[in-house]
Amino acid sequence: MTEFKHFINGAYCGSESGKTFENRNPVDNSLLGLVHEGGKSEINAAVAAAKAALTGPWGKLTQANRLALLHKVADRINERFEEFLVAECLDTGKPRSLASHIDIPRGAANFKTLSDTLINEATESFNMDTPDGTGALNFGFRKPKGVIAVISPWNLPLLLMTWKVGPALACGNTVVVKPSEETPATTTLLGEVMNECGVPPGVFNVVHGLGPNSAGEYLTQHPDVDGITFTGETRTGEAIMRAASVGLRNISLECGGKNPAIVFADCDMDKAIEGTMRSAFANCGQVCLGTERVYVERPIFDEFVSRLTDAAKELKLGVPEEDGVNMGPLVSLEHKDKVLSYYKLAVEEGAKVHLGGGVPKMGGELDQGAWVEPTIWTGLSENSRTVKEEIFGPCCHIQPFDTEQEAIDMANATVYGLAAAVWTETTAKAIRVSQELDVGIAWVNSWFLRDLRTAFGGAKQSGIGREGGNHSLEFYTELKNICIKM
Ligand SMILES: NC(=O)c1ccc[n+]([C@@H]2O[C@H](COP(=O)([O-])OP(=O)(O)OC[C@H]3O[C@@H](n4cnc5c(N)ncnc54)[C@H](O)[C@@H]3O)[C@@H](O)[C@H]2O)c1
Ligand SMILES: O=C/C=C/C=C(\O)C(=O)O
Repeated sequence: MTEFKHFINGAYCGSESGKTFENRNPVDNSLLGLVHEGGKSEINAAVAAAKAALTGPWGKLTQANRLALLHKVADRINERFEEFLVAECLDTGKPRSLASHIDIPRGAANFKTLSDTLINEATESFNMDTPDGTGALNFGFRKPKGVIAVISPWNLPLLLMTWKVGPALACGNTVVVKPSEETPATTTLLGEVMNECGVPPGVFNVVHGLGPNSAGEYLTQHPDVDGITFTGETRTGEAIMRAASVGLRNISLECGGKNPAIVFADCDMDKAIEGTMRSAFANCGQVCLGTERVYVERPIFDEFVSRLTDAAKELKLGVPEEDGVNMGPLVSLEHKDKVLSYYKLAVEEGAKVHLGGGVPKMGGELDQGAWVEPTIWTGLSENSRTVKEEIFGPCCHIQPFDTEQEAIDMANATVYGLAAAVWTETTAKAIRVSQELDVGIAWVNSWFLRDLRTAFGGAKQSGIGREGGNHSLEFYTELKNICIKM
């Protein structure tokens, strides 16, 4: 039986308590292995190792050598690409075609992305007058923040974990990662890569476990954790914010969304359909940036609904390794129940179902898996729960609009504010509308097009803070001012 162990101070270990939980393959609910559940003693050991490593060989590395080491980690992930790919697909059920283009390459790239920024970033400097006329010089100096807790979700496990670990380490911090209980595999494998590359023990630590009353909560409450970076649900973000308030630790929160797409009549319809197909259905709809609300200008509403429905009918559901498959199962049976409860609710709330709404017949063992149908609705009120709440499944509701302002108002009428997509061939309108939307990221005529130097994060209840490029530097370093009297 495969065991997923903690990685603490450069070595794999089980839990003192002997407690484990199951890791299952969502394709057919078969058992993949047992995950060790970390408790206080594992969290204490990991945080102590991370703290000690700050002043060990890691802390003494020059910036150039540190960045070179992280480039080596990226290269090693690419050398072991197939192992990471298989592990990610087993944990999540996502198609190989998707994970091989997004999850694993980005997992590697995240260890390189901050290098150029760090080398080229200037710190501020101010000359000042003093009463005695000699003057003084102020200059900024950045130090690593210290021990960073990284709490990551299950939808893009390697990508979202390394998106934080790469920049945290690039800035000279050490990390303790608590990956999602649903997807322990690739984070565990990364420990081997760290050792192979000669990253000193204690720099990268992993403790598995659950959230409340388990490793997640113990990690965020640990007083020697200097900063917490989190991706996951908004309610979990609130719990983490409460934990971080004790001792005033810094937080970076990337949380949920109910992202709109606005499709204007002057869009390039082929592009809008292709983009919305990806934004609504990629990764079985389990992308925080994904579109669950589509607003379409009335003259093209019927055509858009019918073309999106036809395109979604062509989605090929299947196991990760099957050729041509572009949709897998949801991550777990528990999540399947949640998504299906919204499929039922949508009908109760009066939706017209254009496609899906249920469970597909996959056949054989696969019928034990977490499969749901891609689903398209129209006809719901903007106040319905289906339109208001994050579902995180392969589904969207399409609503017509008549004026630009009406579309903006409906798009903004949500507690969330992560991302939006605007589809129009009129540049001025694209700029105007993107500026009006209360979101952290607005894409025009595209979706999930990522330049890793740009700000990434959410407005309103979708998060606090920004990461990416200089913004990661802000979060993962402590900027101090040094004032020198002449
Ligand atoms: N904004 C973004 O960048 C982004 C990206 C991906 C996913 N998400 C969001 O993540 C959610 C899906 O992921 P999920 O279900 O894994 O999220 P989740 O909040 O349930 O879990 C995320 C992580 O937090 C841990 N956790 C749970 N309770 C905790 C607690 N009290 N203290 C400490 N840790 C705790 C979990 O064990 C897991 O590792 C969706 O809401 C999605 O929108 C956001
Ligand atoms: O599911 C959410 C996707 C988030 C993507 C990123 O954090 C990224 O591209 O860096």
